[in-house]
Amino acid sequence: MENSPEITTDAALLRPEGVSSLALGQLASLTGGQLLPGLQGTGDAAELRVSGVSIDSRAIRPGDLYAALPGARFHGADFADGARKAGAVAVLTDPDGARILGEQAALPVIVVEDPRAQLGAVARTVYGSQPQDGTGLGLFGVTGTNGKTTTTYFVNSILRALGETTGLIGTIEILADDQKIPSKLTTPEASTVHALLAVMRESGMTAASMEVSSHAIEFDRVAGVRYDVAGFTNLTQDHLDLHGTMQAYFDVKARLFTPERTGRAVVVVADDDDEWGIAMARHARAQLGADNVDVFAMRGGVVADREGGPQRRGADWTLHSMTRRGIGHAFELVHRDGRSLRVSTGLPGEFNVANAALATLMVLASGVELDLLQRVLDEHDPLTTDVPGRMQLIGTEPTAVVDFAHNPDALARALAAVDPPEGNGRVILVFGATGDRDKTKRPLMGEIAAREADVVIISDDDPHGEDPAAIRAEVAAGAHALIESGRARAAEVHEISPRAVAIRSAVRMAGRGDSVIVAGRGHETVQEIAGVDHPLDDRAELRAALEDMQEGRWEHQ
Ligand SMILES: CC(=O)N[C@H]1[C@@H](OP(=O)(O)OP(=O)(O)OC[C@H]2O[C@@H](n3ccc(=O)[nH]c3=O)[C@H](O)[C@@H]2O)O[C@H](CO)[C@@H](O)[C@@H]1O[C@H](C)C(=O)N[C@@H](C)C(=O)N[C@H](CCC(=O)O)C(=O)O
Ligand SMILES: Nc1ncnc2c1ncn2[C@@H]1O[C@H](COP(=O)(O)OP(=O)(O)OP(=O)(O)O)[C@@H](O)[C@H]1O
Repeated sequence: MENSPEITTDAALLRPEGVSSLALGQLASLTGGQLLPGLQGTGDAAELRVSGVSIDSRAIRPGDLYAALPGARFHGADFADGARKAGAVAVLTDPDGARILGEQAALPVIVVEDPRAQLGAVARTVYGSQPQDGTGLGLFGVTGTNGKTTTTYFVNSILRALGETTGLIGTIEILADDQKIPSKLTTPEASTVHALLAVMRESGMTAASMEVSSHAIEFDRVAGVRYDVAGFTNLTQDHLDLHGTMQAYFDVKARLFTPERTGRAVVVVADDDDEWGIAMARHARAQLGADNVDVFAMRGGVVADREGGPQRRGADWTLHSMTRRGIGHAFELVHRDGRSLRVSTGLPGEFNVANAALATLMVLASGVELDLLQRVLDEHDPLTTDVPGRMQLIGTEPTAVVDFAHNPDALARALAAVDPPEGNGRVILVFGATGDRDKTKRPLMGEIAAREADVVIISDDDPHGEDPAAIRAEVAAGAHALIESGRARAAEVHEISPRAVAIRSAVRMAGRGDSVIVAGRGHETVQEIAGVDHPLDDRAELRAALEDMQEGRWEHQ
């Protein structure tokens, strides 16, 4: 997949060929909005038709409706003139936007209280993205703090092995069969999501898997989308800058597991203490009916509704006979009723066992026969697919891995996954924290680094608008505090910037039996510092440093 052709266009510019153009009068009824004709005559305005929709004036195609949304920095209404020049037929906006546009607006305006919430229904109707006649794509959605990208790649890989032609929408890229479309967000805006689903269907795709971020649910990016199967990976600390509390973060994710959004669900529960996993399992069973939910417990399997009631039952699937297979694992999934599946994944870390189990059970939940699924798992090994920048093995002596862990839980698990067996080597970590994002996780990540690694090298992630040295200091404070408490594994904490130098230093420090892990940036190829993108690919830097070491350009320890 790495070498597939890339469609250079932005996903927001894609439009399906077959659209159901809608008259503004119909749109006003669909959205419950008020149609203001602006400079257009009243009668004429209601008859005008739109054949597309965009929330970005820079992505308008002739015939589009421009949804002018309030943003953190601007109001989209400020860009209505640009949208008109690009060919927009009308504007959908809120009362503030209508005030900005004024009574003499050059384009007709439909005013609704919350245009973002209407966007999904409008795009779904115009693009016919999910027709009711059974010709739509089989659609899989994955949410959770960590593991969304990996799980969607796994689902995609199993579906392909089953002979489906697939699409994928996520953080790394959007894939339409073998074609790549650059991805800016984990989950694109609703107008783009619906256009993509329609384009994929027109291009002959039969199934698609997509990541559903909490931002996407909060900002209605998946409004109007209904999944066949939705999957939940886990919930741990992240994005508290947006959600405020873990409960609020949970509540947003839980909105995916309702009849409006999905037909079936698969929920991972780590163990009997996994408060959020258990809560999601109970929520999904209550919302969708227990028979439409598969709860998979990695360990334990209680999960029963502690207050009793109709949803009272344990985990549906549990994990058995897990063994190491290369750097990955082989294991068995066993259902309460005795059915079982043998699964293996080549990706390291027990968390990838959870991701692989989730993907397998999501495909099973979509209606694939168990025997067929087992045959495909045995013959094609689909869960050994590469996932760019996710536990990606770059070298073996020392073990050298690039990973995307950028929150406390992921970092702890990634470090455990690269710990050399039987204490025969050290773990050397390079990482940093992102600027302008959840600051509370910085000292926590420093603490985890000092607890789980032998050598901690704190460097820079994307500082965005913040002072990189100040971010490093906040991370380092967590590491030093743990060392002072006497509970740390790390003996050394270094602050090294720029990141490429930090990576070289890590390789220079490593012996053959050690593990070097560069965490936090995964597949990313640019580092944003004060608004300027600088080329930086952890995988290329790590590979180059290892080559220099192997070719004897450095003295190896
Ligand atoms: C915090 C957040 O989600 N911000 C999103 C928000 O930006 P904003 O409120 O700042 O928008 P704005 O710049 O004020 O502009 C207002 C409106 O004017 C429009 N505009 C603006 C300029 C212009 O020339 N023409 C134009 O039409 C914009 O499209 C927008 O609709 O609306 C924009 C347009 O939809 C999004 O691109 C932007 O996502 C930014 C890029 C972002 O970084 N989002 C991240 C936090 C995000 O959503 N991440 C999650 C994944 C998280 C994870 O799991 O790790 C994701 O799903 O990707
Ligand atoms: N099930 C999991 N539990 C905990 N950590 C995980 C899990 N799966 C992956 N990780 C860790 O989280 C990192 C990100 O994984 P992945 O990209 O699959 O998740 P994501 O949910 O898509 O993340 P993001 O939304 O930030 O892109 C991985 O590089 C790995 O360190």
